[in-house]
Amino acid sequence: MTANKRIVLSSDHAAIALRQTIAAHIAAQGWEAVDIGPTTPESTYYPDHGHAAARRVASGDCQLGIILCGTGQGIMMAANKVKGIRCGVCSDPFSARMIRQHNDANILSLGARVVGEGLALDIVDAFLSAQFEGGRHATRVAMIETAQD
Ligand SMILES: O=C(CO)[C@H](O)[C@H](O)COP(=O)(O)O
Repeated sequence: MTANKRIVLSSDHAAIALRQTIAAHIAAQGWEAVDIGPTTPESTYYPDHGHAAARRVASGDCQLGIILCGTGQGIMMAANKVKGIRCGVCSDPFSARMIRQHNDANILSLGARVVGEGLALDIVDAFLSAQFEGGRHATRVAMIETAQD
């Protein structure tokens, strides 16, 4: 069962409606959806929203995150600047499952101008229902965390 886990959601202006749809969808499944906005459609800055969501996960306040912008790419880049965050953009359920199983991703990024609502919800379900497999993958994930220039 998925209940009692807090999932932070954020987006820029390009993805407000889809973000709110996803928040309602996961809340109906028993997740605690922590939607940190924005709620108004003015043009805004995806780096700020990606960073804010990533901080919620990195601090332990939320266990996982779902972030969105037009493509999912810019907000993913911003989130991955926060230590301990592993965020990938997914446009298909297989990738969403694999970034949990193999990469121990803790944030999913979606492009609201890339995927439609039905596909986005399938991607979210795949991400949230998958578990990290550990084993050989744990070694590789640890290498991501300790990698230095
Ligand atoms: O996808 C994005 C970043 O990766 C943004 O949502 C996109 O760049 C916003 O564009 P605009 O200001 O034209 O709405």
